[in-house]
Amino acid sequence: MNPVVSHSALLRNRAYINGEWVQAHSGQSFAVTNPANGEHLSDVPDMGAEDTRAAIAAAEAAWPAWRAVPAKERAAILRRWFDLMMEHKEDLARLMTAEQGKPLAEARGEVGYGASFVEWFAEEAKRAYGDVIPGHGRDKRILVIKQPIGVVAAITPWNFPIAMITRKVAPALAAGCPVVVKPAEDTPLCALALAVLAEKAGLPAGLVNIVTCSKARAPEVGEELTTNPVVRKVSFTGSTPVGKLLMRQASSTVKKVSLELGGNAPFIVFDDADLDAAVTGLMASKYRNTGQTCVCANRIYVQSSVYDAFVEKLKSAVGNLVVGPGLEGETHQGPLINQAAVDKVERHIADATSNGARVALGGKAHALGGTFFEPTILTDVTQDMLVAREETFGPVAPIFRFETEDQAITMANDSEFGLAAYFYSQNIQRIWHVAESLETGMIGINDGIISTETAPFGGVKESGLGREGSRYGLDEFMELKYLCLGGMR
Ligand SMILES: NC(=O)C1=CN([C@@H]2O[C@H](COP(=O)(O)OP(=O)(O)OC[C@H]3O[C@@H](n4cnc5c(N)ncnc54)[C@H](OP(=O)(O)O)[C@@H]3O)[C@@H](O)[C@H]2O)C=CC1
Ligand SMILES: O=C(O)CCCC(=O)O
Repeated sequence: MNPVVSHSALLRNRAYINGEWVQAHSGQSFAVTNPANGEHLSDVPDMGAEDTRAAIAAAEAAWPAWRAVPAKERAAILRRWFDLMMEHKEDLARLMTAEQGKPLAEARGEVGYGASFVEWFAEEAKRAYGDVIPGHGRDKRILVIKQPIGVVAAITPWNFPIAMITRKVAPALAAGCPVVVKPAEDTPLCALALAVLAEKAGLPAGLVNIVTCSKARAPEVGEELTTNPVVRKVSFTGSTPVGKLLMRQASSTVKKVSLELGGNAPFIVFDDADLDAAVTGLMASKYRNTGQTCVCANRIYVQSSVYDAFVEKLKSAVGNLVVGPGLEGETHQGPLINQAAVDKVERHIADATSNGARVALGGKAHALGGTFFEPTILTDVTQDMLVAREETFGPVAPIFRFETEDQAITMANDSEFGLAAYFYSQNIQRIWHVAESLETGMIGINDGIISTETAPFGGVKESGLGREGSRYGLDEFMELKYLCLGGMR
């Protein structure tokens, strides 16, 4: 194993419950491997319902003291956690590349991005302001206060093993809530490393608990997290089918739910766009994390008159991408997370080509073997193909053709998903009209990267519920309480 990873004090082989590093009750564990070469990184506990109940009980016990801590003191602990993440940026990034596969430069970027949520919510902790509302009678006064919701369950994916945790845990802690985190089977090591640093930052026991488990046990752990009456909030990032299942389960005790689910982002290039800027934006949006991002451009709509010119420019940019192990050299694109991901990409390409699309570049498994895949461009793609209906979650850019603005809007909105959209145009009237017409929670206008801790991240339609990051992100972990004061003079 890469020595910088194996010697890291952040590399753990125990889960973290109630401030202790523990095995599963069953004594079972599972292996975490590097998707770039299959090397073994660590074994971590394969926990089940009993361990999850222990984590929930620890969180419940820790809650009363934590909610009573003044926001300024909670903020100071979060700030120390942020500082430690930045201090250990390189170690965290190497661990992330080792277990997730993204190029080291992207992993470093994600550590900074993940830490930014901790910094942001350390600041926001002090601004959970209430409200004063004019009373509905002469003797009445109305106040609104915000209170922490209680024990939070956070279920997170493998594609952003740090940022998707801090985007939930930091606002929960800032609001005054304890959290039980269930990371993905593929990437538990970053979650455990975050717990090492949270402990070092002085976070009291029980406030952050990490329950690791294999895919086989995820339904059991998920069921406990979503049905245990002590849990008051479930925050999930992942696929739409699993999100729907968790929402159904959480309804049994009417928990508050935030869901950040699948996307199928349209990326529209109008004939008045700066084509070079559009190519740059698409490269960032499409091929980031080897296309494994819920806000990745998934359907690229290009107006007929600039279609051929755009495809040529894109081909030359994509042709320069270097594929390889993320820990080695100047890599732009790492492996896909696992074989199931490769199978999905291959199925989408086969469906498109058998229905008339053409492979303009790439199109097959990379010569490096394993789960490496060639950055791919498909042309002459139509709305009836799988690539138009489902999120590919891989390095495939399918390019559709459109004639008019109305047609582009209709095609873009023809999806049950509504997370992110992007479009390029230099006409201000068109910009307003298209931005107001697209049915998504976020829009990049002449920009391919929209993620930041300062803006509300989330979707509409079957892409989810609620918003993460920004000042709105704190509210997801708080309840409003209305106080009516009668008998006033
Ligand atoms: N919105 C987004 O950011 C993401 C979207 N996706 C989409 O989903 C597709 C499949 O990816 P996949 O990783 O399988 O996504 P999942 O939705 O299966 O995984 C996300 C998280 O949910 C967990 N999980 C899975 N089943 C359950 C369950 N029954 N109860 C509780 N937790 C559960 C997973 O655990 P475990 O990993 O152990 O199974 C993981 O921690 C991708 O191709 C992509 O289209 C995927 C990841 C992120
Ligand atoms: O794919 C995801 O769900 C993570 C989104 C990453 C981002 O914040 O840009």
